[in-house]
Amino acid sequence: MTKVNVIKAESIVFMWPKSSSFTLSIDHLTVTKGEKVFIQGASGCGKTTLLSLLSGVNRTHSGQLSVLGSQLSSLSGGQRDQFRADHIGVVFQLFNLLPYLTAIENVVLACKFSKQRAQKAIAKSGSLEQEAIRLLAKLELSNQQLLNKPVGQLSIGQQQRIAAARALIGSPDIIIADEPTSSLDHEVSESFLDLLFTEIEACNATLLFVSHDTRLKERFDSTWTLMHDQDKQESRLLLTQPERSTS
Ligand SMILES: Nc1ncnc2c1ncn2[C@@H]1O[C@H](COP(=O)(O)OP(=O)(O)OP(=O)(O)O)[C@@H](O)[C@H]1O
Repeated sequence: MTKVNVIKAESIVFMWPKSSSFTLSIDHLTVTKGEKVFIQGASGCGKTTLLSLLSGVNRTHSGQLSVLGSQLSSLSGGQRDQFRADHIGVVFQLFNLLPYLTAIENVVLACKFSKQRAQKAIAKSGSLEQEAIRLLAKLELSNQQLLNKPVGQLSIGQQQRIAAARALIGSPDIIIADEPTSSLDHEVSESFLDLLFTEIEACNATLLFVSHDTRLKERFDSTWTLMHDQDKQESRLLLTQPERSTS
């Protein structure tokens, strides 16, 4: 069966405005629907910068970058924001939850900026709140008392799962997770991945996952390594795909 490309990049280059000390340069990359990609590289080599391009937060200086068939560089800032709200769920390293809101309130917030995601969530469970409750339960957060607390009073592991539910609500096509496990130990990270993968596979979403914990990478379909060349002050991408068992 032919695989559908979700992301396709050719000869893209990015530099921060007013900074000549860092260039991100990618010759060619493709990501197919449902693929799970592990992204690694030393601190400062450009992992977050790359995610910011793929999610349309920043715009490439040259080259072609197509995400879900849209050329991101031809969209305005506002159009890219809407594109991201509709199609991309993000789990940040520090989760970026609103600490005074409850888990359910935080999760449904992701649909506030996207009618498309709100409609998909309602079609699934009848209401945004019910879909948030369903996803939180899937991520093993179903204790009523806990769900009624402001999230600022919850543990890091609990906040991380709420952030994942917020990224997943409304079944976005792509989930981007930027070091979501950096404050957890390896075992807890593994069980978080189990939960995340189950939900991602259920909606055939594509996952881009940045982590320094290289023990996790065997579970992914492909690995991207960003390498920084100090002399040229340039980061480039090395792509690998682990051999898959044919059984
Ligand atoms: N807003 C910005 N303006 C200018 N330069 C920036 C900005 N954000 C990041 N940089 C620079 O871009 C380079 C890549 O940073 P980036 O955060 O993408 O790296 P990273 O691989 O994600 O690092 P880490 O693993 O430490 O999170 C660094 O040299 C950084 O200083």
